[in-house]
Amino acid sequence: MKKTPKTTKTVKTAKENFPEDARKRVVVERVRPEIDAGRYPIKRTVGEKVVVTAHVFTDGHDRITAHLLHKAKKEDTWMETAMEPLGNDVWESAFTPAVQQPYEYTVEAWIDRFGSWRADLVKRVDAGQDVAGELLEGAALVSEAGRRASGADQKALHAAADALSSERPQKERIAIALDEKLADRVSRYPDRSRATRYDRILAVTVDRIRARYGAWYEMFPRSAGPDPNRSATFLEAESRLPEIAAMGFDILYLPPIHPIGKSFRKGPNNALTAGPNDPGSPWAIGSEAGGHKAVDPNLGTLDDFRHFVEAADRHGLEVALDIAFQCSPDHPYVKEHPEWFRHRPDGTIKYAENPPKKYQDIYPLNFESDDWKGLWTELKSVVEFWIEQGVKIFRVDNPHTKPFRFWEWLIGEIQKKHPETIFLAEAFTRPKVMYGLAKGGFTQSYTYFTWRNTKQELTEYLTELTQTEARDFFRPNFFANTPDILHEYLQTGGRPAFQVRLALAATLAASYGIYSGFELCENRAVHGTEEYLDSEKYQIRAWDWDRPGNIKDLVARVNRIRRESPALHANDRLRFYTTDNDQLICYAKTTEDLSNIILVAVNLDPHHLQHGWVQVPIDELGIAPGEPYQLHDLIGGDRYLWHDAWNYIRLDPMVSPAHIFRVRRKIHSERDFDPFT
Ligand SMILES: O=P(O)(O)O[C@H]1O[C@H](CO)[C@@H](O[C@H]2O[C@H](CO)[C@@H](O)[C@H](O)[C@H]2O)[C@H](O)[C@H]1O
Repeated sequence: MKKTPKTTKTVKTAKENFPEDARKRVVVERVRPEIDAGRYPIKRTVGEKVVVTAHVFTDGHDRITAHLLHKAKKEDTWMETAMEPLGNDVWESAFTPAVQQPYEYTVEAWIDRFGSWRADLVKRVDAGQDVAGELLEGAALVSEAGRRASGADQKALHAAADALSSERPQKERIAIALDEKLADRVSRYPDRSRATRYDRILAVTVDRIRARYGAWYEMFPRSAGPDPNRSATFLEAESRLPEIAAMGFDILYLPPIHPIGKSFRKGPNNALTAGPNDPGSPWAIGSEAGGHKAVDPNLGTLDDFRHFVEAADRHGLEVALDIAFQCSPDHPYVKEHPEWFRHRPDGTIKYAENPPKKYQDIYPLNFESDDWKGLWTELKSVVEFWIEQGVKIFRVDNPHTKPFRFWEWLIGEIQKKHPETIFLAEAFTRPKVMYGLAKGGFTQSYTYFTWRNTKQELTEYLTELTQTEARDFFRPNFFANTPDILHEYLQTGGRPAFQVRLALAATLAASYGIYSGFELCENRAVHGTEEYLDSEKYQIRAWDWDRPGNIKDLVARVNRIRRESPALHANDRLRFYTTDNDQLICYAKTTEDLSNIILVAVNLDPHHLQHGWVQVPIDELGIAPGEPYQLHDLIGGDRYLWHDAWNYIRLDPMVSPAHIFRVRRKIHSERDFDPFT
């Protein structure tokens, strides 16, 4: 007879270096979106979904339950949603921030012991095996869940556990074990004592909707009057508001409105000397009349500015101001805070530059000065000052020539108190630097759009912006022109070139803008440059806003299409379609539920008619092969009935170089096609 040992040997473990989470068998990794290992928040607007994926797996064949956890940062309790397996151990779920405040999310997963047991039971039952032992195991699991439950659930779980371990016929007990209601009840009381929580809590900046979508119009208020020999005032500029509003813009952006320095003032066309009546560049901020918190007396008073902001608001326009942290030599800071500037050995201050551009009329600030805290605090107070005047949107000049840390601090501090504030980064520089600014807090960013003109350039660039991780932190704002950039395409392409670039900017990006004069197709440049001839940057202009050849009606129409088309209010569902002609670009944007489908086709050649075939991936749009669908051109009004994937397009730039189609599905036969509805 075998001897049974009286005692079991205890293995000495005290000196072993065991991991703390040794019995957490589930691995949670690659939670996305995640920016730089969670160093920076992703960006969303109120009501915009955050779709989260994670790689979640365990050893063996046990089933897993994974939950997405999210909450407003200031709350203590996580909200949970079950993640769904997409296959290949990738899991997904989503949440939608409802309030404009910072949110957080992470993922937690654990072994689904009851689910694993149940799946195994099904296999054994299907194979006709005896499952008496399994039913006892199941009873134990259900009973454990009962101990974690309370109230009616507790009672029901204990009753089920008793039934599973009872003497009732196995068939009956199997039916109880596999009852969906039991599975559902048990799943509400899982054993999470060994759950694995992703090792990072990830952050979401939640902005107001205007941060995602809006049409910008830039204008120099001093050129809003009838006389090129004197500055227009804010009061006169108010007369422009109805027309700008009628064109359908949402945001009215003004270059700096502060007193302009006299020293080293620039003259027309960037001349290094100015005549006595030349107004100077608005970016040369500061004179004896004041600095960044003052209004240029030629434009009026602070009260006049506030009046302008209120008048704009009545027209549905939100005023955005320029923040340019630099000083004319006449700025009060230069005398009052010489320590905020970097002095050369001879005592002079070197002027600012953004190579290869030279800005001989301004001094840069020294963000590393010994009194950097004083300087940073003062600059923050500049933003706060204009917020007090009713401004909530700032276009920030040349942010890439100031430290990243400064912007992260400034934007963070301002948005803590004023979460509605929007900062647009005007940085035209290296991609990583532009992305770095966006990660650090800039709400939106200028882009390379003005220099992307061919089908390949546009497709590659937009794919990068909308299909890579950049889409989670970099919100592009497609300005079609700026006072610094009149691209050769616009200089030489005539009116169709303006129509093309308008259609592209306004439909490719949810936020886009034009600088005034675009609607007039103003295309005269300083020879061999992208600078406007007689630029408003250096002189006052008086414009004929009704001049022949203008495209104001088209601008208004396109902005109306944007407003009425939810598909154009976001960028992430942009898809390019194949065309057999490189001068024809075609793409679509859709809402998630496909209730709004906008298909855009543009002839990129402003000089010649182009035609060709476009392939519409009808399956992605929920259209069956052969099923007719209607294309309603929201620009020209025409309607077409297409039946299949490949379709013919013909665009004459002299008529209209672009179609912006609304696609209507579920037209069951040609008889249903009413070209007039
Ligand atoms: O450097 P960027 O290309 O980003 O241009 C922005 O900043 C410039 C400096 O503020 C600004 O330049 C204009 O103002 C300067 C200062 O008065 C002046 O010397 C430049 O000639 C004039 O173009 C530019 O307009 C702005 O968009």
